[in-house]
Amino acid sequence: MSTMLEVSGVGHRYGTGDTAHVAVDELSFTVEAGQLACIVGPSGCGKSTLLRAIAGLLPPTAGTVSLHGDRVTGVPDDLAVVFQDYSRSLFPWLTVGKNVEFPLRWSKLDKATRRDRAREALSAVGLAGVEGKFPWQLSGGMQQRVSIARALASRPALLLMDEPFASVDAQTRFDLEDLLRRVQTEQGTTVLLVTHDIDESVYLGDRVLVLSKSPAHIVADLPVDLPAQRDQITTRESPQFVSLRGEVARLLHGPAVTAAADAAEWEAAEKAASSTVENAKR
Ligand SMILES: Nc1ncnc2c1ncn2[C@@H]1O[C@H](COP(=O)(O)OP(=O)(O)OP(=O)(O)O)[C@@H](O)[C@H]1O
Repeated sequence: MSTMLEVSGVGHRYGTGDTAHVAVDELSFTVEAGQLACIVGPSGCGKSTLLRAIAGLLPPTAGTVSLHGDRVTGVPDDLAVVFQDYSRSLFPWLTVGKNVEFPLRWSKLDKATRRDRAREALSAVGLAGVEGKFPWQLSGGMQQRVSIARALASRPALLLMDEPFASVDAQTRFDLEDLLRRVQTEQGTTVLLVTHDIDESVYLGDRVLVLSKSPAHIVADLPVDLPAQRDQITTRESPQFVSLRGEVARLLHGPAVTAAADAAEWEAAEKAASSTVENAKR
């Protein structure tokens, strides 16, 4: 495997002087080509800041980012980003087909190839035949699929996803998680996905990077030793999944958690897990 992404000593401080706020501590990690790595961390710890620095949207105040060995100094051509808010990332005045083709306008591909690429990408996310519709004629889950198709159409070296399934209902979220794992495996795409959802990070990831509270630093880098073929019911019920989820939860909540708080938290986590499995069964 070759290294696709190298994050080296990246830190970010907003502002200067007394009012400066350190959002991200100096952190380093790599993502190998074809890997799906998840970043999980508490709210406000600096996940989006880190993703923006990796995407070249924000110059970090410390460290460097390299994509396939090239230093990132602006948004790389072969990088795609999927954000949480699909309703603001699709153009309502363009058809679904034109939305997906949009980023390809800057490629050297001719018109017919661009149209074929868009059709292929839509078919990969289960939306064959909706090219002529407008985004507002589709459900929220379908719109997020269009955003994923648009990101995949350019065959990015790296796909960054910032809480991509946080704005859809539970059942759609499971469908989109499965869709992402299937398409990522089929196309060998390298993915770095940020979430605050512990279960999602374990279910989706080949690996989970756990971040601390703000300013973010890496608390743990855990390999996910679950079978590649995952299932919303049996995987989430498996002992490996439950054990990994517990490990990530303990890392996120830190050693200061008291035994009583731990017990209460476990009870809540168990309730959440069983409702998750119930949702998946529906
Ligand atoms: N443009 C900005 N100027 C000043 N501070 C900012 C700016 N953007 C973010 N911050 C601060 O930096 C910290 C990290 O923010 P960031 O959005 O990266 O966290 P996050 O982990 O993605 O949060 P969430 O999980 O709630 O989306 C927060 O304290 C936030 O208030």
